[in-house]
Amino acid sequence: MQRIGIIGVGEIGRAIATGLHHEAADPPEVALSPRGAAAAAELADRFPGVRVCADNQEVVDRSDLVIIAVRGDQYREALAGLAIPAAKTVVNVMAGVPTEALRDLLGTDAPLIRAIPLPSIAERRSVTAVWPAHPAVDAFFAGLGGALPVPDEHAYNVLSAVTGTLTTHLSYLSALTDWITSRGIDPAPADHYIRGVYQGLARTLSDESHTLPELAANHETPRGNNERIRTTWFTPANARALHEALDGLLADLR
Ligand SMILES: NC(=O)C1=CN([C@@H]2O[C@H](COP(=O)(O)OP(=O)(O)OC[C@H]3O[C@@H](n4cnc5c(N)ncnc54)[C@H](OP(=O)(O)O)[C@@H]3O)[C@@H](O)[C@H]2O)C=CC1
Repeated sequence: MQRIGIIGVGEIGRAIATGLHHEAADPPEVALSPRGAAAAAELADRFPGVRVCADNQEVVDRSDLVIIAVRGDQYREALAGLAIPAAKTVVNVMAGVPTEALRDLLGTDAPLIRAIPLPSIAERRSVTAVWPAHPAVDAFFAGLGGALPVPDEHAYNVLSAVTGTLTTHLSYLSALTDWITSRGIDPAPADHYIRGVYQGLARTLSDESHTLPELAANHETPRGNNERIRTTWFTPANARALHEALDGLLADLR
């Protein structure tokens, strides 16, 4: 699809617009909603083919694929009264806004597809869960790092829940840095060291010929330091607590 509309130019809307232009030989036309004016204007300045529209209806009118990326507490106001013809395709990236609620509000026959793009989409590195599968939407996200269509809403919510662990992961790294500084090392080298160690580790994840347990085993010397911390801190009880927190989140997702 060569005409993309984005309603809601905040963190994720901006990341999608940026990703569409990341090392792109032939980027699509992008129509942006006017709210979040500074971010929209900056994108329009940076990238040819990006235009800031007068209102959200103009975004719809100028697009084939319309991405809704406002927050869950903003979508009713943002979308009320919009006319979306059946020939358009709507991508709902809003966490916690189910298809039924969106269909009721929009009263459209257009396909409504849910998706979970991640901020790394700005560099075309987001593997984006999509439900239901849709050829054009799958192809759209495939070009931005990867599409993972899932068979049903339950599977979609399971993946949505697990994306709720990203800031926990970063906070874990921050806690490691805090520990280093608590032992008398300056914050700057502590921060630099932790980033370096875990950036290197993250690169090993691209090797999909090994399972995650195999990658862990490859990094671990029997009776060595990694084994010691894994078995004394990341205990079965700790893993269980993580799973329980995810179960609780999943039960609340719609
Ligand atoms: N951030 C992330 O990593 C991810 C977010 N999401 C989902 O994406 C959605 C947006 O999240 P995020 O980008 O973080 O939130 P932000 O608050 O950064 O962005 C929301 C944007 O929507 C704009 N907006 C508000 N009302 C309207 C309106 N009536 N018309 C047009 N635009 C409007 C806001 O403008 P203003 O600033 O003027 O209020 C703001 O720019 C959420 O539903 C979230 O669940 C999904 C995947 C990942």
